[in-house]
Amino acid sequence: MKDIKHFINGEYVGSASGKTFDNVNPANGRVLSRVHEAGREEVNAAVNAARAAFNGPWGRMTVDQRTEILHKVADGINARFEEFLDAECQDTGKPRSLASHIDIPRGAANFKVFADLIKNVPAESFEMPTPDGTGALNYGIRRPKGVIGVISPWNLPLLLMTWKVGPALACGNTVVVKPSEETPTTTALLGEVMKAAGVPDGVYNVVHGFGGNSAGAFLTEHPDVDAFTFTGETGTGETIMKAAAKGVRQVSLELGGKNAGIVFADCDMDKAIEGTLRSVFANCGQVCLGTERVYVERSIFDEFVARLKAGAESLVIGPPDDETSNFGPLISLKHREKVLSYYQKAIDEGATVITGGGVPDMPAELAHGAWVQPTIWTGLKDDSPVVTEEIFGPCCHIRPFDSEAEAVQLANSLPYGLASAIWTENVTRAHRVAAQVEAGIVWVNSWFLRDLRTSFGGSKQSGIGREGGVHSLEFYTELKNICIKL
Ligand SMILES: O=C(O)C(=O)/C=C/C=C/O
Repeated sequence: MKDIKHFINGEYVGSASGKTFDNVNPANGRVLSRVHEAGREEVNAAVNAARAAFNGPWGRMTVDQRTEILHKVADGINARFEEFLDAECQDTGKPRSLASHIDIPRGAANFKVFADLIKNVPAESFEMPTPDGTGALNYGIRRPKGVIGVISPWNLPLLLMTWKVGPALACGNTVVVKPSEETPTTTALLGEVMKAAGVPDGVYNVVHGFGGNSAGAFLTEHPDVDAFTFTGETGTGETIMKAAAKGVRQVSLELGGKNAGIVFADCDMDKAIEGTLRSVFANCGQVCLGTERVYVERSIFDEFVARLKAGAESLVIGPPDDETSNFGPLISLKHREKVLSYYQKAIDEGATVITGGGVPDMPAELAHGAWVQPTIWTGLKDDSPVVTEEIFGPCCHIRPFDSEAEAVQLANSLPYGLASAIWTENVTRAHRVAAQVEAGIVWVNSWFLRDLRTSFGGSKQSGIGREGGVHSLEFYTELKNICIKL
C-alpha cells in the first residue's frame, strides 16, 4: 500500500501524528493508498519553507530564469503523462478519454501559458504636467505577493491546481497547496516533477488533509500566508473568506453555480444537443461550468428533450480502464448520497423522469463504486430545490420558454452567476442575450471552449475575482506606482 506524504521544502515527509486516511478509487471502492493528514505542525513547516524560499533563491531569480524552469515543469508532466493519467483516473474514476484530453494536457499547459504571459505583459506608465512645468513620470511595477495558499478541488484535480500554481509561481510567489482529500495523488506527484525541473526547495509545498479542523483550516488560519485562492463550493468559499479576513488577506474564489443553458428555436440543433450533452454529463456532471438547468424555446422543446434523452442513453458507463467508457462514477459514495437525494426529491415533487433517476446495474467488481445514472427531468416548478440548488451531478432539468425576455429572466433568477451556454444561429440575438445573462463566462454555440488569456470566474455567489491571462497576474502580484519628478 503506497503512502502519500506531504511535500515540504523539497522532501516527502509524513505527519508527526502518524494520522492517515484512505484514498479510495470511486469506480470500485478499493483503497488505493494511505494519505498522511497534516496537523498544524506540518502546515507550519510548509508555510515557513515557502517563506524562506520566497526570501531566498526563487525571489531573487529573474523572470527568464523562472519561466525557463516553469517550461521544464510542464515538460516534466508531459514526460510522465501516463503516470499522471493513471493517478488522476484512479483518484477520480473519470474516463481516460477525458483525462487524457483535458485534465493532464491542461495541467501541463497552465505552466507554459503563464510562463509566456509573464514575459510579455506590458507595464503601465503616465506622464503628467506639473505646475513648475518640468512634469513627472509615473510607472507601475509588479512584485510577487509572497506565500499563496492554494486549496484545490477534486473534480479536475491537476488542471485546477496548476491553473493556480502556474501563475502564482510565474509571478515569483511560493505556494502551499492543500489538495482535496479525495484526490491527493497528482498534486503529490508534481513535487517530484518540480524538483527535477530545478524548482528550488520550498517553492512548491503540499499538505494533505480535510477542511475544518484539519489542513485546510490550519492553512487559511496561518498568519504568514499572504493570499488564498480556492475553487469549490460556495459555503467553503465563505469559510475561507472569513479566515482570510484576519490579517486582511486577499482571496480569489471560483465557487458553485447552477448554470443555465438557453436553447432558441433558431439554434443549430445538432450543435445544441452535442454541446448540452457534454455540459450536463461530462466528468459525471462534476464540472463547475456544467449545465444543470436547460431552458428550451417551446416550439422545439419536445424534439430537444427526445434527442437529449437519446444522447444520455447512448453514454457508455464504465471504469477508466475500459477504453470505451465515456461516463464514470461520482467522486465518492458520500457525494452520491447527495446527488441521489436530489434524484429522490425530483420524484417526490412529481418530476417527469425522462431518463435515469437512479443507480445503474454494475458488474460485481464495480458494485462498490459511486455510480449513478445520467438523468433528465422535466415538469418541476422553478422554485424546486432540484432547479435552484447546485447538485454537481450528471443531471439536468429542462423547461420550455416562450420569449427571449422570459429565458433571460429564468437564467438570471438564482443567486449564482458562473457560466451559461446560449444556442442560437441569430448573431444579433446571441450578442443581446449574452450581454444580459448574469454570469462570468458565457458561451455561444459552444461549451468549455477555453482561451486561457480570457477572464474566468463567477459573479454573485459564484465567486470573487477573475483568473486567466492578466487577471491572474492582477491577483498574484502587488502593483506599485512610482512617480518621478522630472
Ligand atoms: O478551464 C479552466 O481553466 C477551468 O478553470 C475549469 C474549471 C472547471 C471547474 O469545474
